[in-house]
Amino acid sequence: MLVLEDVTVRFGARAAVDAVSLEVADHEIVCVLGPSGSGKSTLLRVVAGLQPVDAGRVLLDGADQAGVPVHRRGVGLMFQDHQLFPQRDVAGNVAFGLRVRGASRKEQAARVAELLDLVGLPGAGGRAVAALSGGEQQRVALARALAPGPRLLMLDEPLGQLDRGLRERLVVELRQLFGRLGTTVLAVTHDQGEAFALADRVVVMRDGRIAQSGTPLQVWRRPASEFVARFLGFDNVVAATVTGAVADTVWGKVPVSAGTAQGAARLLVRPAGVRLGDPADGLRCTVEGRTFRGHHVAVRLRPGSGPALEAACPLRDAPAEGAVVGVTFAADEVVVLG
Ligand SMILES: Nc1ncnc2c1ncn2[C@@H]1O[C@H](COP(=O)(O)OP(=O)(O)OP(=O)(O)O)[C@@H](O)[C@H]1O
Repeated sequence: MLVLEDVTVRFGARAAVDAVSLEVADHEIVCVLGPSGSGKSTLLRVVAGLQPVDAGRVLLDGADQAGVPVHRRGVGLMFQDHQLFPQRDVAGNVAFGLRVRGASRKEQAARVAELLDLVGLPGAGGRAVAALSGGEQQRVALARALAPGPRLLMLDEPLGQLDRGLRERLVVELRQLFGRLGTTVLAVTHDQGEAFALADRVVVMRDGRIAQSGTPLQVWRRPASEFVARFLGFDNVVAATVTGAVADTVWGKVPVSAGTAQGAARLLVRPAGVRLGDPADGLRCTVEGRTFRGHHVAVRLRPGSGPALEAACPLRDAPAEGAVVGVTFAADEVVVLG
């Protein structure tokens, strides 16, 4: 469906997008994730035709899009500040793309009703957009983007301005809706929770390049680099020397899975693999703090030497602040980073 071949966009001397190659298959939901300034929005603007490229090609269904203007690309856009037309009612907003394409009034009305049903706002066509809640406005913006039946829907921080609870609900609804409609989606977000909940595949960007691409599970289980690991919020990273199935670190010996590359490496221990026990066993640590995270407690540990560690503990087992514990590591939660 969408193919980017070695796309580069420069602003002055700096490449905002640096030789990026990416494919999005029909019906696939791809989320581009990365810190501020990593080039996500620029990438989206390139696909939309809002940003010329300095090198490389963009193909949609095999056709090179060089010189094809935005309105002829057949892509739907929903941007962060969703810019609804305040002077039009909900129906007027949703019908916008249909009107531009010259659909009859009857066609427009039928399609608007269908779309409002789809996004969970049945019968809202006559309402003023200013009178809608943030979540409702977001749904109207989505209905507007979907109305002309775009072959590719592009979302830029689609839920960026909503509060967390609403975002978590909407993201599940969006995924179900796209699945039902078979919509192909390229979305951009800096919120990893949103990306992981929405996407079939996540693409992590860093400084205009792709740092990792894979299913949410692959990226979560096996971050490709220290950058990706830290971006995902994993901070238990340490230098190591691997010999056989053991890594020597400043935290002591950490088991690694058989077949791990030997020699110097950076090691990630996911918090679930940091086991707390009797202070006599393993690495002696003091509990520095605890943060409740719903179904578990993130326990911050200070070892005698080396960086702090985080452990994920069930609520009832979490040790008190100031307690001294012995830490051991579970090999299946240890990742050798590239
Ligand atoms: N029109 C422009 N002129 C000059 N520099 C630009 C322009 N647009 C983007 N940039 C620069 O290109 C880089 C990538 O920007 P981009 O907006 O694509 O990043 P982003 O990952 O979407 O960031 P954010 O999450 O903050 O929106 C940044 O360094 C930005 O300052």
